[in-house]
This record gives sequence, structure tokens and C-alpha cells, in this order.
Amino acid sequence: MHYYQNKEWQEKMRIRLDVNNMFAAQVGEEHGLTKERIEQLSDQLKAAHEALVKARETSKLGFMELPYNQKEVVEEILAYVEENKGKFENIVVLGIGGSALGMIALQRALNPFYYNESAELRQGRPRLYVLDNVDPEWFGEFLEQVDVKKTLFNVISKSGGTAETMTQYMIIRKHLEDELGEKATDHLVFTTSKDRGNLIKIAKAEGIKTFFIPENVGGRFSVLSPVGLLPAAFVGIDICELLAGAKYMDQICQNEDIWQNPAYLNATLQYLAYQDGKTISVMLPYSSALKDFADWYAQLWAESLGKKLNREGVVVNVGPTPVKALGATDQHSQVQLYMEGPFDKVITFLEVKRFRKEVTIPEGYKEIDGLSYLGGHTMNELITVEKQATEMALTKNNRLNCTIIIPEINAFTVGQLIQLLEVQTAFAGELFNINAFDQPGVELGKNYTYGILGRKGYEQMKEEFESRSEKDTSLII
Ligand SMILES: O=P(O)(O)OC[C@H]1O[C@](O)(CO)[C@@H](O)[C@@H]1O
Repeated sequence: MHYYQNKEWQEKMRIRLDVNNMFAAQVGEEHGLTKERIEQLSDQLKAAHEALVKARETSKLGFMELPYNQKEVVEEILAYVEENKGKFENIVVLGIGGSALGMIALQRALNPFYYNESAELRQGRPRLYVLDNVDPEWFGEFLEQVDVKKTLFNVISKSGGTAETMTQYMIIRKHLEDELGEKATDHLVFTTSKDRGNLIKIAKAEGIKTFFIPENVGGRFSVLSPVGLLPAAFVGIDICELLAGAKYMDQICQNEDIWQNPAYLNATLQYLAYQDGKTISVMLPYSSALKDFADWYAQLWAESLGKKLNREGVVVNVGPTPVKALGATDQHSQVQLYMEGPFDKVITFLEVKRFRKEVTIPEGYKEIDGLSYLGGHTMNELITVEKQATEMALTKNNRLNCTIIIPEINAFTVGQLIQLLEVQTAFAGELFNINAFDQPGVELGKNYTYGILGRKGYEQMKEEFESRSEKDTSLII
């Protein structure tokens, strides 16, 4: 671990934010933003910065501390992984939302695409599966395929009570007991809150190994806690470099001057665009490895910023809608809409400067003009040019867009990306004047589920559900 200590290398690996195409000079005056508008927000920006500084000082925003305060946690994780080396063929994460999406993104970004399929690529490490749903076909099929005797299950739930995760756990637990009897608990490791929820109670009663999610770290901000670090370490991802990248970016993101702070600048531009009716925020990585980052970001942005009430309790029903896309794939799907549809979007490209592989397109079909121009180029050139061309076309069509430039994908740059987007979200929450760290909107649906399934204390939800108005059958055709 710690391969890339030198400052020069870190500077070379610094993620940059290019916001040229958010401004009137590029996309025209009707839609483009101006520096004057940012100027006019200066009091709000100052207040937002001070709020984050205060939150940092009072340890309210635990995600900001993760790059700094986990030395012992990392040591414990690495020791645990070492202790279990060679014992398991599979590690399976049972979790959902913030307890799953980060790890899915890390695995796809930082491990070979065919890691699970290839023993050579795994180099003795376990395969990784993240089961973040309760679809009976998916989970049922998994149960038929997996050999639980060769598998370690990492049950991740901050609350220790999420119905989906606990359901998965109960099913797996039964299988483990059927196959392994008393040894079942050797195949379980929990990641949860230290002081609340059912998982910690079970862990304590049965002596199950547990890693903790700090109380001040929200689920969707928790990928750099043991939530992501433990499974990542099992599959050989350099978790020290991840944290080093996060720390590097976090220091940049503490700068009060928004022109030096990519998290603040991007949050501000997205906020202003939202005020102008551009309420949809598209993340468009031109990299299959970063595809699942768009998914992770969607939860971060949606659950954090989509709120009914502002801080004063006034109904505002605010929040940009995140959309996940993939370049070049979505050039043949969603991009038509982005080019010509309503002016209601901001596109954030993720552009990778240097890919980890180079694939050459062979010369051939010299007599066919429509093919011969491709020969001799590389796929690397093609995807890069396609990004640039799409960016140019969007800009010409007066569509707001910006680019997060990633020198190459590695643990250090991925750590930066995570921290950048998390600080950006927190800053945007301040500008929208909402609490970016709760999620009251998901409770009602959960409570109906509890009631319908007969959970004690939720009888009224069941009654309400059963007495709901009848559906008009003529509208079901
Ligand atoms: O880690 P937990 O407590 O199981 O929660 C899982 C997810 O459920 C939510 O609470 C609601 O969807 C998310 O905020 C969270 O990431």
C-alpha cells in the first residue's frame, strides 16, 4: 500500500473541473451564467462556507473527517483481511442505498471488469457480489449458485433495521446454519452503528465481528468508512490511496474562494442553473469504469437535495433531479433529448485523460470511406473525440455543461472524486437552504411496508393502506 506518496505525482493526478460551458461566453446569453450572478450571491456563498466550517469544527459532518481519522480503522480492516486470506472464495455484501452503491462503484472503477470471472485477475482474492435488492428471482438464483461454505457475508446497515437488508440477512443466516451449524457466525461480518439498531445487538450477543459506521456519517456519505473500505480491501483495492485522494481533494475543497474550490464552484453553478429552470442534473461519464459512479451520485444528490421543507420549515419542494447516463453509449439513446429537448438540464461529463488500456483499430476496408477513416486510430482516441464532439455540439446548442477531468482512474483519483462530490452536495444543501443530511421522504413508504407486513407499532399504517380508495378499473387496461 501507499505507492504514490510523492507530491509531484499527486499534483499530476489532480482532478480538475472545467466550467467554461456553463457561461454565457460559450453557451450564449439566454442560457449561460455570468460571473456577475455569482458575485451577487457572495453573501450566500460566504454563509454557506461558514456553515460548513462550523459543521466541520463541531464534527457534525463526519464524512469530512473520514480521510483524516481512520488510521486505526484501516489497520483493523487490513488485519482482518489478512487474517481471512485464502479462507473465502466469495465476499457478498448485503446492503442497500448508501450501504451498497459506493462499493459497487468502487469495484467497477478500480478492479478489472472481469475480476469475478478470472482467477488470474483475482490473484487469490475472493469474488465480490453486492446484492442490493430483494428481487426474489435475483436473490433466489444467487442462493442456488453460491456455496455459502466458501463465502463471507458482509451485512451492511447503518440503522441495523432496513427491511431489505435484514430480510437478506435472515435468509442467508438460515442457509449458513443449515450448512454450517454453529460455525455460521464465522461467515458473517457486520458493518453498522455502534450504539443502535438490531445488527449491533445480534453482533454483541453472538460475538460476530463488527466494523462501525460513525454516527455522524450519513449512509450516502459513508463509502469511505468501513462500508466501502472493508469489501474494497478484500478485493485488493488500495484503501489507503483512496483515503489519501479524498484528503488531497478535501484540502482543496476547504478554500473559501469558490474560484479555487471545485466543489463550491460546481454546487454554485448547479444551484444557479436550477433557479433558471435547469432542474435536471445529468452525470455523463465517458468511461465504463465510472458508470456506477453516476448511480452512486444519483442517490447522493437526490436524497440530499430533494426536500419538502427548507430550514425554516417552509414548504419549498426543492431538488435537482439526477439522471445517470454513459458515454459513448447514450449518444445513441439519451443525447438526442439533451441536444434538442427542453432547456432543463445541466450535463456533467466525467472525462478520463489516460485509459489503463489502449486498443488499436486495425486498418482495413480502404475502399469504403465510411470505414477506412477509423483504421489506425485507437479506441482511446475515438471515445475521447466523441466526448469532445458531444460537448461541442451541446455547447453549440446552448446547453449548459461542464467536465470533471480525471487524469486516470486509480484509487487516488477515485478518492478525490468521491470527496469532491460529497463536499459539493453539502455546499449545495446550504445554498438550497435545506437539510442535506436527512431523508424524511423515504419514511412514509417504509412505514406502509411495515404496516402491511404486520410490524408491531405500525397497525395504523396497515389500516390506512387497507382503507385506501379503490382503483378505477377502467384505468387499468
Ligand atoms: O444503511 P441502512 O441504515 O440500512 O440504510 C440504507 C439506505 O436507506 C436509506 O436510509 C433510505 O433509503 C438511505 O439513506 C440509506 O443509504
